[in-house]
Amino acid sequence: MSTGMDEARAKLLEYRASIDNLDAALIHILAERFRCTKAVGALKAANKMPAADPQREQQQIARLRRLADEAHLDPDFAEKILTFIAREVIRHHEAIAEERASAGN
Ligand SMILES: C=C(O[C@@H]1C=C(C(=O)O)C=C[C@H]1O)C(=O)O
Repeated sequence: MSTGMDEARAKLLEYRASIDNLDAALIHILAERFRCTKAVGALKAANKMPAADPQREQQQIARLRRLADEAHLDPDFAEKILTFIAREVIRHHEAIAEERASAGN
């Protein structure tokens, strides 16, 4: 009688183990991306380049929407994620530029 429920619980635990592994991978991927974008921020600040590059973002959005579609992921969701991350990156870039400016560089 409870076998069905036991099997469902076992399956749920199995899925959750995969979800936990995937969440860990996402965190590591994001950490690497931010490590890279912080280096971009330092390069831009040192060369007085603007923090944001809307044209580049439009190209990334078009590419990611295409990839999302092929992967059966909602393209609107992919665009929202990229835009959310890029806003945070630009905030970092502005902070790096301000730090540099206030240090007199
Ligand atoms: C990282 C950059 O800076 C900003 C952040 C971007 C991103 O997070 O991918 C893309 C374009 C810029 O608005 C860049 O110019 O490449």
